[in-house]
Formats: sequence, structure tokens, C-alpha cells
Amino acid sequence: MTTGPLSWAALGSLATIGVGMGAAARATLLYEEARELEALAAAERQVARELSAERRAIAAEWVDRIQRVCGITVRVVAVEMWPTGTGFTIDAELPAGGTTYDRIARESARLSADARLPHGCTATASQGIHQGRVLIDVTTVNVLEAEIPYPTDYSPLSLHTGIPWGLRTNGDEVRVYLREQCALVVGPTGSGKTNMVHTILAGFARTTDVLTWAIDLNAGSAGLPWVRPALDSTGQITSGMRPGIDWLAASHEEATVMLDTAVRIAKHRKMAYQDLLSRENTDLLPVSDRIPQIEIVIDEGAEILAATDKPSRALAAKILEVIRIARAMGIRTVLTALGATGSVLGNLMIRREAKARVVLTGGETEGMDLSKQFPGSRGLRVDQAPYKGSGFMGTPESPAGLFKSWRIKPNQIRDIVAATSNRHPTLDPISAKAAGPDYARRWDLTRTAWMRDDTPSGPPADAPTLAAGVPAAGLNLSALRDKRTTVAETDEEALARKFREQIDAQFATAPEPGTGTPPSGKPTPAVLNLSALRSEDNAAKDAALAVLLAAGPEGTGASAIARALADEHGTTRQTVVGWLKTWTDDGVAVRIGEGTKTRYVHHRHAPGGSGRA
Ligand SMILES: Nc1ncnc2c1ncn2[C@@H]1O[C@H](COP(=O)(O)OP(=O)(O)OP(=O)(O)O)[C@@H](O)[C@H]1O
Repeated sequence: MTTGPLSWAALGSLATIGVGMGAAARATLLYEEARELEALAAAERQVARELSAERRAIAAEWVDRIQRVCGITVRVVAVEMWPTGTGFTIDAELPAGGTTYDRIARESARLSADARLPHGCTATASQGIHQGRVLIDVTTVNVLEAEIPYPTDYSPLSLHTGIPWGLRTNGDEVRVYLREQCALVVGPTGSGKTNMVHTILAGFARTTDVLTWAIDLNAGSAGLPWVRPALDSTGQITSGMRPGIDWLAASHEEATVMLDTAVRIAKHRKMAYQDLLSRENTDLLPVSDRIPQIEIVIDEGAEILAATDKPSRALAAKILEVIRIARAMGIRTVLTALGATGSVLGNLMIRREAKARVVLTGGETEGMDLSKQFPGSRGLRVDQAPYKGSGFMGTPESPAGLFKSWRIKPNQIRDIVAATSNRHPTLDPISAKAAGPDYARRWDLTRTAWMRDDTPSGPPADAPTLAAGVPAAGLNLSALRDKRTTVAETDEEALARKFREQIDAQFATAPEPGTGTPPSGKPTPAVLNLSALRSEDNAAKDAALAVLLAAGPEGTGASAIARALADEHGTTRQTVVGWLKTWTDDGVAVRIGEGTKTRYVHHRHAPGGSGRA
């Protein structure tokens, strides 16, 4: 056998050497790998040491702080850093002798100041795992200031699993559970209340077991973005598309029809579902996609409850009736309020039923009494949340604390309407029967004419008109027509009408001469018989116009006018808003500025004003 360089033996040796080299190389690799791993582990240990050193430092610092501010010595069991990097939670044992967590909770503001926390950050104490432990959430980064868009995940939600309304300062979602609860959302002008209403409507739209009915006497503006994407230019529901809300009322009449329908449904459900209730052994109607909950969202509903004018009082009575009788039968309300919650929270029914509460502060401090909104919770200060869309939220499930609502814009509303269109439930046949044509014909062209009215005198004119006594243009509730036409004008009313006509002729409180007749094509409500109210309301309207005129070039706003009229006429802000809208459309007033800066100036005083009265 020739032996050459590549003889078997040589090959064998080569192979051996190769194996040896390979083994050596692998060993080197393994060694390097091990060294690398060891280095990594060391780095991790170092990080862990630093982290635990940081935690230990935090623990020591806060034991001192709690001692200094609250006069008690706690033992820190754990410090958990939030993954969002915006703060941490301290879990501590309270000293023996019966000290409770609220000794710390009530000192939240002083603890925050002592820790030199940035604005919008707090140290909030809540109950720990048992009564001898306390959890203290400390926010170190102000998440309230930034604008946080509404999440783009529109996955289905259920009333039973809670509906997210915004974020806590630690980035956690805060959910409301509204099967039995009503909700109250307070936010002065410019605080982000309208945006919050959209977030609420978005949450309901995403559910599979809620039908949302909205009442917005302010020209239906909060509900319209949820309806419009589903209507074509003629007002027909675009095929295959359902609006994001199931019913929208922008006038006292439509709201009355809606609330009456709700009461009928609640009463009928109580009777007709007896078998189901006994089968399920419950006195709470089992809400599902087949028997949906009806959520009535009433924008500025609290103001309706507090108003003293007759139409609002009638509406308020119906709202309270729904709240009182319909809990078990799956109809609940979400009321919003501009403020002045004293009178609303004075109502026992609201205090008892509306325990899911939000207060948006947006920098407003006047009239913001957090202790009334969140009784029993301590250490909440309005100035902790001076940003739009930020404030406080508390529910029976989640103690009152700082909160940020998501920002939601019209494009996203359109997306949500489209994305959720095929998941809305339909009213169960039993309820639909009780609801009758008032409900079935809610999208009738005549009843939604105002939604397509580009000269926006439609809804505002008819919304507050009942209160104001101006012809309710565009109002044609066909379902009501029969009832109305049967109402004959009494002598007294005829007299009031003549009186009103004379006043109108003399003072021209209706559209200004030369600025056009009432929009054509809109039936005047000959059938709407509120004449008895009109002379007194015209007096209020004249008084409002006088206030506007007296305000000169500076102008004034709806709240100020309503305040000026409160004693003598008891006119609500909403009514004044309607008048201002009509006057602006008619050229009697000029709107200046936006948002909180909005002012109305009588056209005589407006820049380039005509000088006519
Ligand atoms: N959650 C939010 N995050 C950030 N900015 C917000 C948020 N909500 C509202 N804003 C800002 O505040 C402005 C006013 O919001 P919004 O119209 O909702 O307030 P409002 O209280 O209803 O006031 P108004 O009664 O004047 O309409 C918005 O244009 C937006 O710039």
C-alpha cells in the first residue's frame, strides 16, 4: 500500500488531529461562551444589585417620609417598579396597635409635596392584602399632561367585563362596570368633556350587548359623529352600516319620546321576562347580545335635572324615573354635567345610583368639590390634574384617583363606527314590541331631517325651542303627530299666541328682518302646543338679547346670560345656548373665539357691525 500524504494512516492521523483541533476549538468556544455567560450573569447581578439597591433606597426614603409626615413607622415588604417606568408601588406593613391604611391615605398631598413629586404625580395609599398592610402608589412621571390617543384595538367588549374609559397614572386601564350602576361625568367647558363623551360612546359601540341612546340638547353635537358615517346624503342608513349609537335625540320632544320608550321597555321587560328570571333564579335581567342593556347617555343631563324651566323639569322627572325603575331591567344612564354638581348630588337617587364618577378638571378649580363627588376619599386635589382630559375617576370597583381620558378624533370615530357596525345587538323582540313605532321609526327621514341640515338652525332651533318658544323648525315627529293634532288650542292659548305674535312683530326676536325667513321646507309645529309657555319664554329671550346687547363689543357667553336670567326667568344655560346658536345663524349675534374663549357679540357691536338693532 503506497503511503502518500493521503494514506489511510495519514488520513487517520489528520482526522485525529482534526478531531483534536475541533474539540479544542469547541472547548475554546465553550469556554468563551461560558465566560460571556458569566459576564452577562455578572452584569445582571450587578443590575439586580443596583435595582435592589434602588428599591432599598426607595424603601428607606419612604419609611422616613411616612414617619415624618404621618407620624407612623411602617415596614416595607416590597417595592415594585412599574414596567411603564412611570412610578412604583410600595407594599408596607402598618405598625401594631391598630393603625389603618387611611392614616397614610389622608396625607397624600403632604407626602407628594415632601417627595417633591412633579405636578400631576401623587402618592396614593390604598388597602393592602389585609388590614394591617398598605399599598402606596407613587407616580414619578406626569402621564396626565400628554395626549394619549384612543387605542386602535376595537376588539369586542361586554358590559359584564367592563368598559375602559381611560388610564390611571401607572398606565393601567380603568374600567367601568355599568350593569347596575349609572355614571356621572363632570367637566366644565374646555375640560375635555365632549371628548370624554366620545370615549364613552366608543366603549359602548365596541360592546356586543349594549344599545346606546344619546340625548344631547346642544344640537345633538355629541352624538352626530356617531350617526353621520352611517347615513347617506339623503338620510337613508347606508346599506350594511349601522350607526355607532342606536338613537339620537337633540330636542326636548325626541328626548321625551325616548325616555317614555325606555320606561315602557323597563315595565314590559319586568312582566314579560318573569319566566326567564325565575329560570335563571335572578331578579336582574340577564343582559346579553340577545337582550341588550340600553345605556342612555345624556349630555349635560345634570343641568337638565337642576333646571327650573317647565320643559326641563318634565324631562328631568322622566330621567329620574328611568334611573329609579329600570336598573334590574337593564336600562342605565350616563349623565354629564358642566359643573354645579351640588344640586345634582343633592338628589339622593343620583347619589345612590351613579357611583361611577369622573371629574375632568382641565385646570378649572372653581366649583370643583371633589369631596362631594368622591365622598370618603382623601388627598385628592384639583390642582393635581390641570390638563385637558385629565381629572379623577372613581367607581365602586376602583377607588377615586387621578385619571387621563384618551383623546379621540373624528377620523377615529368614523373608523370605530365602521369597525363595530356589524356587532351591535338589536333590541329584543319583547322590548321592541313595547317600544313600538316611536322606536321603530327613529331613523325616519322626517325625524332625522335636522341631522342633514347644513344651515344648522335645525337642531338648535328645535332643541331649546320648546323652552324658548320659537317655532320648532325641522321638527316633525311623525310618530307623535296624531297625538298632537288632536290637541285643540284653548282660548287662553289663543290669547297667548296673539300676544306672542304681537311681541314678535314688535321686537323681532325671531329671525332678523332681511336675514331670511325661517328655513324653507321645515314644517312649523302647528301641532306642537306649547303656546302657554311662549309668552313667558319670549320675555326671557328678550331679556337674554338685552344682556347680549349690554355686553357691548366685549360680548358674553351662555353661562353669564343664563346667570343673569336665573332669578327672574329660571332659564337654563342650554336654552340660552340654543338662542345664541339661532341668533348666530340669523346674524343677530356673532360668535368670536373657540372653546373656553367663545364669546357672543351682538351684531351691532361686532367688528364691522351694521349698527342696526
Ligand atoms: N383626553 C384629552 N387629551 C388631550 N387633550 C384633550 C383631551 N380631551 C380634550 N382635549 C383638548 O381639549 C379641547 C377641548 O375638548 P372638548 O371639546 O372635549 O372640551 P369640552 O369640555 O367639551 O369643551 P366645550 O364645552 O368648549 O366643547 C380639545 O380640542 C383638545 O384639544
